[in-house]
Amino acid sequence: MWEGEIVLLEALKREVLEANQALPKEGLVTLTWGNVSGIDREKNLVVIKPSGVPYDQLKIEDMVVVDLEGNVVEGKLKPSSDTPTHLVLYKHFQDIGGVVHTHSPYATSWAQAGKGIPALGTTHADYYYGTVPCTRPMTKAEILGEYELETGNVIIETFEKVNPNEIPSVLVHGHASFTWGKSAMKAIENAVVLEEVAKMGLWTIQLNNQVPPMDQSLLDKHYLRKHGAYAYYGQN
Ligand SMILES: O=C(CO)[C@@H](O)[C@H](O)COP(=O)(O)O
Repeated sequence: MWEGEIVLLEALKREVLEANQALPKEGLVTLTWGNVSGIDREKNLVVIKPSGVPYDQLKIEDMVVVDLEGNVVEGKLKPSSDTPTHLVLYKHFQDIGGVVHTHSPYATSWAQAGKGIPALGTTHADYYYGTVPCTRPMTKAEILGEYELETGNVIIETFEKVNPNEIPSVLVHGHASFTWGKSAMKAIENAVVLEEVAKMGLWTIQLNNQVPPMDQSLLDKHYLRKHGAYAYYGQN
């Protein structure tokens, strides 16, 4: 690599380190139940958290660099056990630059219940253009096979008819959430929002189990105002 590429990779390592350190600060993890990665699309290299290392002990030199096939190209420690899932998402969602996986309690509760989080209000609509989906249950063969790789595949299957740029999160049935964004830090922001709308959604339904999904025009107005399609917003 020439000097400029080294500088860019070091900057990505720094951002991924800071994103992993944000997980406990944002209340998204217990123990080491989460990991963040970022990708350099020029070199198709992914920087990810090392497996099992507590966040407060992480140093930039602990960050692991892998290629899209999962081969470690830099780093002394073992990459996160979820690396195969992160790599499937980078291969299929070309616009994303960062991925977050956590077992944050409210989003994980929806994943364990096998339910998607419906859009019930404008807080949700500002970030998600509709329901945050839950994957189907994985088959025994998928579970006993290459579980993390198959987890990525079932996420891609879930997004065959869903735009990952409009819904930057997924609940993996019986497991927990994966969230993404244009960068590692943007993925962290989306993961914070996911946990909040999971909490609000659970409490909303407990208060009123007949609550319908929010009005489509209100969803459109909030999502499209924040994420584009200004022409639409200008119409009303
Ligand atoms: O989903 C799981 C375990 O169910 C993992 O996300 C662990 O919670 C963190 O694994 P490492 O990143 O430390 O390998």
